Amino acid sequence: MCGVFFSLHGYDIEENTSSQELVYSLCANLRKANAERGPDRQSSIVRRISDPQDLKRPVRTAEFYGSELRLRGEAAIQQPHELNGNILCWNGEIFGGLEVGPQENDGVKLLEALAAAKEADEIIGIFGRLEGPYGFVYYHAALNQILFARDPLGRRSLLVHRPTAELPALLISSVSSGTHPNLNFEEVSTDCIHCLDIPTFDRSYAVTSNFVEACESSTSQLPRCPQDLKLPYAAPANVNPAIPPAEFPQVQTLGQIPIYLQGPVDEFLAILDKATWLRVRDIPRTGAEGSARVSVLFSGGIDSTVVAYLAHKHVPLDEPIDLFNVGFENPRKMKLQQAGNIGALPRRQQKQKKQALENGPPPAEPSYRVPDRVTGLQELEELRRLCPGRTWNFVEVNVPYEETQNARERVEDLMLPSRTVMDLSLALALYFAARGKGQIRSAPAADPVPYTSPARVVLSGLGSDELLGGYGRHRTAYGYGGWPAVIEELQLEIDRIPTRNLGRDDRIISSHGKETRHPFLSLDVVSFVAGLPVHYKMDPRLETGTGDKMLLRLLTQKLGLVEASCRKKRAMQFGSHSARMDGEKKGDAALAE
Ligand SMILES: NC(=O)C[C@H](N)C(=O)O
Repeated sequence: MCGVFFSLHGYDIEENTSSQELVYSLCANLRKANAERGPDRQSSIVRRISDPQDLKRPVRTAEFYGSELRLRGEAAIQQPHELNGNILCWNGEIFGGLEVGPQENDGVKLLEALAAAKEADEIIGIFGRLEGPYGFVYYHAALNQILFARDPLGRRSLLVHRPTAELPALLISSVSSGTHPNLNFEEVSTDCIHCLDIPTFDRSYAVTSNFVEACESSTSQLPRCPQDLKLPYAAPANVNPAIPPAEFPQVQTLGQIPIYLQGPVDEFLAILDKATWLRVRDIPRTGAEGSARVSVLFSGGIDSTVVAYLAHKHVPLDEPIDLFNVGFENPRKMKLQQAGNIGALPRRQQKQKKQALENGPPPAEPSYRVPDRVTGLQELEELRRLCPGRTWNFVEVNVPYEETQNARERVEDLMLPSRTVMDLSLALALYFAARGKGQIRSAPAADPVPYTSPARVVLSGLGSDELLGGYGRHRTAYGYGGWPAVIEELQLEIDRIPTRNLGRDDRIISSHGKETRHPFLSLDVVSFVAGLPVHYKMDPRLETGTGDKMLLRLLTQKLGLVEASCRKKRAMQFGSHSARMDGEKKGDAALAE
C-alpha cells in the first residue's frame, strides 16, 4: 500500500524557532513512517507561496509526499502523481468505475480524470463512481483547492492533525509516527470530502497572521453525494428493512439449499467471486518467477477459507498461494493448557487451580498449537483435496513471547490513534501474520523450512460477520427484540465499519510494504447483501454454526468446503492467543501510557 503525507504550515525556512523545529522533526518522522508503506519509490513536491505584499517572504509551505508500493501497471511509478500543476497523493485501488487496463496504473488514470474536471462537483462525481479502497490528498490547480478523503467504508487509513496553537500545522498522513503531546491525529471521517480552499486561506492569513484561524476558515466538508447526482459508490448501502413473513421454510441442513435461497446463493457467489477476481488479477510480478503474489490471512475459519478458495480460481495454477497462520507463545495460556481439562472440576477448585497455575513457571517448550493452527491445518487439507494442482504454502508464523514484547512499542505506534487493549491484541496478530515470515512444510509430517512470503497482496475475510449477522450480538438482538432488532443491529454494523478497525489494520499491515484487500467489503458485495431480506442472510433460531451467516454457510457447502461451512466464529486474538498475554482483563480499556 502506498503512503500519503501532506503538510501545510506557515514557517519561514530561516525562522529557527522551537515550534518550527518540532514541525520539521515531526514531518521528517512522518515521511519515514510513510516510506515503509511504499518501498518502491518516495518523493516530495514542495510549494512555497509568497506573501503578495513581500514576495521574498514565504508565508506558507505545502509539501505533498508520496511513497509507492506498485501494485498496478507495468511501468515504474513515482508518487506523488503530477499533471499540469495538479498533484495527487494516492493510496488506493480502483476496482470499478474508471477504466484501468491491465498494463496501466490506477493512480495515473485517476489523476488524468481529476485534472480534466472543471468544478468541484465533477471531482465528487468521479469519486462517487469509484469502487475500491482509498485515502488521498489532491491539489486541483484550476480550483486552487486541496481535497482529501477516504473511501466510504474507510478501507484505507488517513489521519489528520488540525492546526492548534501548540502545533500550528495541518498534517495529513496515512500513518502516525508515535505519540507527541502536541500531535492530535484523528481518523479522517468518511462521510464527506474534505476541502481546503487556498484563496480563502491566503486572505485570512494575510489579514490575521493566525495560521490556526486561517485553516479553520478555509476548510469545509463537501457532501459526497450532491442531491442531483446519482452516485453508486458514494455511501455504503442501507439494510433491507422488510420484516420476514410469519412462516417460511427453515434450513434443515447446510447441504440442502431451500428453493427460495437457491437464486440468492448463486448471485452472492457470483458477486463475491467477481470481487475476489478483481483483487487478485493483474498484480505486477516483483518476486522471482513462480513465486506467490497473493496471500491470505488464514485462520481456517469459514471466511478466510472461502476467500482462499475463490482466489485459487483466479490465480494461475502454477503459482503458489501463501496462507498466513499465526500463533503466539502465550505464557498464561500455556500454563493453563499444561493442566489439561480443568473444566470438569467444581467452580471453586477450577479458580484455585487456575490461579496456582498462572503464578507457577511456564512449560519449558513453547507451544504454537493454538485454536487457529488446528483449524488452519484442517482447512489446508480440505483445500488440498478440492484444488488439485495448487501449491498452498501454509506459513506457520510462530511468535515467541519475547518477540511479542520486543515488537510491542512499534505496533503501539503504528496503530495510533487506536489505543485499547483489544486494539493491541488484534494489531499484534495482524502485524506478525501479515509479515508472512515463518516456516512451511512440503508435507504434513515433513520437517519445516524457513520461509518469507514475497506476496504483496494480503487477502482478508473481514466483513462477512458484519454483513451477514455472524456475531453473538445478532442472536442476542433477536432474543430481546425479534427481527426488527436484528435489522437495526445489522444497519448499525454497516454504519460502524468506517470507524471501527479498518484504518488501524491498514496502518499495521502496510508497515511491511504489503496491502490488504477485503473481498467481502467490496461495495458491490455490501450492497447486494444489505439489500437481501434479513431471513435470507441468517436465522437466529437455528444453532450457531448454521444460523449465523447462514447464506455464506450454504454457499460454502455448495463449493464443497463442507468442514469450513460449519465452523463457529472465533475472534482472531483468541484463535491466535495474542490476547491476554499478561492477564489483562478488559479489552476496551485504554492502554497504560
Ligand atoms: N498501491 C497503491 O496504493 C497505489 C496504486 N494502486 C498503485 O499500485 O500504484
